[in-house]
Amino acid sequence: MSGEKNLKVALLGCGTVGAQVARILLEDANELAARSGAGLQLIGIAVRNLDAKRDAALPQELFTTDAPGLIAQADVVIELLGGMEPAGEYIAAALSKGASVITGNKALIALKGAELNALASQHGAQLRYEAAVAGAIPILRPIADSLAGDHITKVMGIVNGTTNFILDAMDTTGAAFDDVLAEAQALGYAEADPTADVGGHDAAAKAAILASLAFHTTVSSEQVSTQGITEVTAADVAAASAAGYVIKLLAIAERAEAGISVRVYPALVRRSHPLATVHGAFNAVFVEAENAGDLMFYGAGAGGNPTASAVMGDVVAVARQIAAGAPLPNGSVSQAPRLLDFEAIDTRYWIGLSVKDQPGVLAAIATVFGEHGVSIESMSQQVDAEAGAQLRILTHQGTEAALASTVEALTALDAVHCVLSVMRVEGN
Ligand SMILES: NC(=O)c1ccc[n+]([C@@H]2O[C@H](COP(=O)([O-])OP(=O)(O)OC[C@H]3O[C@@H](n4cnc5c(N)ncnc54)[C@H](O)[C@@H]3O)[C@@H](O)[C@H]2O)c1
Ligand SMILES: N[C@@H](CCO)C(=O)O
Ligand code: NA
Repeated sequence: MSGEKNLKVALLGCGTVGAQVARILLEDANELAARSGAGLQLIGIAVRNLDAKRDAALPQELFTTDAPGLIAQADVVIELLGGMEPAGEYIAAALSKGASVITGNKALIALKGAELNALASQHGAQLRYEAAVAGAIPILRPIADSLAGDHITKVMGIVNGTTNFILDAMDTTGAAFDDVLAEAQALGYAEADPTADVGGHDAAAKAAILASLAFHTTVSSEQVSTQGITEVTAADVAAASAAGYVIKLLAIAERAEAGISVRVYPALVRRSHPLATVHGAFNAVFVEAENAGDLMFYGAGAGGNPTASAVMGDVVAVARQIAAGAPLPNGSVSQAPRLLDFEAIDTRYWIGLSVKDQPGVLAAIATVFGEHGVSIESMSQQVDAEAGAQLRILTHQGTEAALASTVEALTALDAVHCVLSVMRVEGN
């Protein structure tokens, strides 16, 4: 490496992902230097507790509790602490002094990405976060670079492994949500507090990041219409399956004439759709672009090694640019987002109703749909001794506003006991 630049790398955090990043930086130092055109010298690892039990292969002298001190000496900072603060403050400090930053922190980027990207541009630094969306899957760089000459029209992803594991297990075993969640926790997929996963918030952060890059704008996680999977029942899953569909939690970013829509909800996907084949805790992102057509990216969305792979790809990309002294691209954010109101979003719906099993019921229900301008594609009825009569109605395309008023009117019907579920249908 004589004559080549030597970059000082600071690692913040030595948890699931950080420990693997440290291992790769040390084990593959020569190869990484050759690929980067610059040496990558790990100068320290910021941790909370110096005495915690760690991989013996990581030299003890690298550990420090002084994160700000480490950042002050670094050319490249890898933030793998998670959470909003102090991660945000540390990233801002690094960028402000011209150090480039790699992070896997989707929650932070989805809220503060615009601010931090601006700070990076202002100080000639780079900010990369491939690990933040769909773990190991290369998705942000394909969207930002490979498809930079195309127009992306829709991104639809299974970007949360925990919820895909739960929905997949419900689909294959017929089990109830609560039982599968307990299994996911026992297997270590779901957090002890799984709210961000099952509530859809983790997917919403990823949706915001995907939408921002796909549509050259800035969408924050607060602007994503979000619904999780806690209300999905075994009966919904079984009825969807009988109709040829599987239920998946989707993060969707879509561009229409009037604006863009970014949303997360459990949706029915036809079994023949590529996203229906994503099982267990795997992730996949389906991208539709005007010229490329349909693309799908698939792989491990989480885990120490897979996520470290995405982090290291960003580290090498950053190092190459620094080594080449190449001017840094200032990103492609150009427009403020024209976000559509949720009410204006157009999709197909699947509505489950518990109804009276008597003459005239179907006619009364069909009338309500007709009065609200929502066209029915198909309807199926199941009657059993315990649950009574249940109807599942699939509609043609309609707006959320029309759906909401239809559901309200259905609830008021004498023939309807209750609305069991309302879900969207996505994909062709
Ligand atoms: N684990 C995954 O599969 C995965 C996948 C994609 C992205 N990510 C993201 O990567 C980041 C790291 O995730 P992880 O799974 O490694 O988390 P983790 O909880 O295993 O590790 C974080 C580590 O940082 C330490 N830490 C927290 N605050 C600190 C502070 N102020 N100073 C020093 N140390 C501190 C914690 O003690 C812990 O050891 C998160 O932003 C996460 O969202 C993780
Ligand atoms: N909790 C996340 C981790 C990866 O971001 C998941 O289940 O996919
Ligand atoms: Na990724």
